Amino acid sequence: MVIRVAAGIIMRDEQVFIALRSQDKHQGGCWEFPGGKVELDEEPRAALVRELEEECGIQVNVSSPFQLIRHDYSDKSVELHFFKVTDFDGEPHGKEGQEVAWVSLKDLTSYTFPEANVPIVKALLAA
Ligand SMILES: Nc1nc2c([nH]c(=O)n2[C@@H]2O[C@H](COP(=O)(O)OP(=O)(O)OP(=O)(O)O)[C@@H](O)[C@H]2O)c(=O)[nH]1
Ligand SMILES: [Mg+2]
Repeated sequence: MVIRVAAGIIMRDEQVFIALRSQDKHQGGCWEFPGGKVELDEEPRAALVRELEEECGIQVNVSSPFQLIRHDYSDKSVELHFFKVTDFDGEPHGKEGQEVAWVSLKDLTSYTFPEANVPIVKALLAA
């Protein structure tokens, strides 16, 4: 079974907002672009809007599809719908207590992301 996920690359002034996945989660200890599982009968973009409100406390105004990545981890397969989020209301924060950071694009490589994110980080650096 493939798990569909929507994740947001929240951008402001050449910086991107990332969050630390807690140790008890899949890929725990890795940094992530906030987001989560797409529910049955839910559009990925709707899941993005819902998850970013739940996890970061923001209201997404403008998002655009960035990349779709299929990745098989040893324990699960994911289909990640990445969106760039370029306009939002509210100040992103770790609403669920997670550690967060605003990072310059050029510094993204200093952070460990899940394996599936490698092409995303590359693409952001190349942009
Ligand atoms: N949010 C997010 N998940 C990612 C990224 N990269 C990546 O491989 N994943 C994987 O995609 C899945 C996302 O699920 P999640 O744990 O965020 O889901 P969720 O917010 O619904 O939370 P839940 O764990 O409480 O059900 C996880 O297996 C996670 O390891 C990423 O950049 N952001
Ligand atoms: Mg999540």
